[in-house]
Amino acid sequence: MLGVIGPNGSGKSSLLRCLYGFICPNQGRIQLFGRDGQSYSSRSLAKIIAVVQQDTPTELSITTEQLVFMGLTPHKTLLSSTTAQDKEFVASALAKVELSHKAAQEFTLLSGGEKQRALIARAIVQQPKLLILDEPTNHLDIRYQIQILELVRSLGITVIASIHDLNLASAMCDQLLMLNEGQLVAMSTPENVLTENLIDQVFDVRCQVSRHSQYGNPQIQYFYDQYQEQSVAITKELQGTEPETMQSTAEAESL
Ligand SMILES: Nc1ncnc2c1ncn2[C@@H]1O[C@H](COP(=O)(O)OP(=O)(O)OP(=O)(O)O)[C@@H](O)[C@H]1O
Repeated sequence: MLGVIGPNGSGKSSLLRCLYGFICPNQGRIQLFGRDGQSYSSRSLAKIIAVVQQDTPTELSITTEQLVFMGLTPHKTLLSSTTAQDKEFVASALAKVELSHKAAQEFTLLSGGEKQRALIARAIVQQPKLLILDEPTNHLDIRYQIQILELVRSLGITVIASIHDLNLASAMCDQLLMLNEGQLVAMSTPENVLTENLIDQVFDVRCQVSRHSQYGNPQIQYFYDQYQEQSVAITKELQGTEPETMQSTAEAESL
């Protein structure tokens, strides 16, 4: 499981879109399972890659179960009928994401987190060799963030996911790829990538990295007062006062 991390606009989604063939890179090339990515037809690509995107299409007027059935499409021909095994497979995927009770409900009426889980069930049904997830934990409460990432880890396939929560990325990923302004900054284990220096340099946030008490992976504690001086300076400027005259946090708070 590879986590793609980096600040807003650093190129995480663009990189993932190149991987699943939605856009073509201006430079370099994408190699998938030993073959040039562009040599795959859309159908053969759909058999090996499943994608859960950041923005869910909401115009579909289908039930949750029908949406999950769509995961079988790349494996079917026009004349194929739905088998009992297909139905079992879809039911099992819905159960894995705890949405069995919503099978008959219209997909558009699901909550944001439920939609995300339904899309992950569809990806499971697709039986890909590579699962690409663009911010899969968006909309999910903390329980489902952990559950969904543990679920995709347990599938035994390659997973590439962009993740904003660095502690979650640290806990769930074998490797992390850190981007900044479209450039690769580091690609290694969470221990090597999630250092105080790199987080400061790339995210411009001061933090302390320790070890998780249960698993020993890097655990990040952020320092929250780091932007206070900056906002005080801006406020002072707006008031026509020199920022250097600022004396204390108490003064800042009084503003
Ligand atoms: N098709 C496009 N044409 C031109 N610029 C684009 C295109 N798609 C994305 N960009 C730009 O490329 C940069 C990287 O965007 P991208 O969506 O990959 O970032 P990201 O790391 O996924 O950001 P976020 O964390 O905010 O989702 C952004 O500045 C964006 O405006």
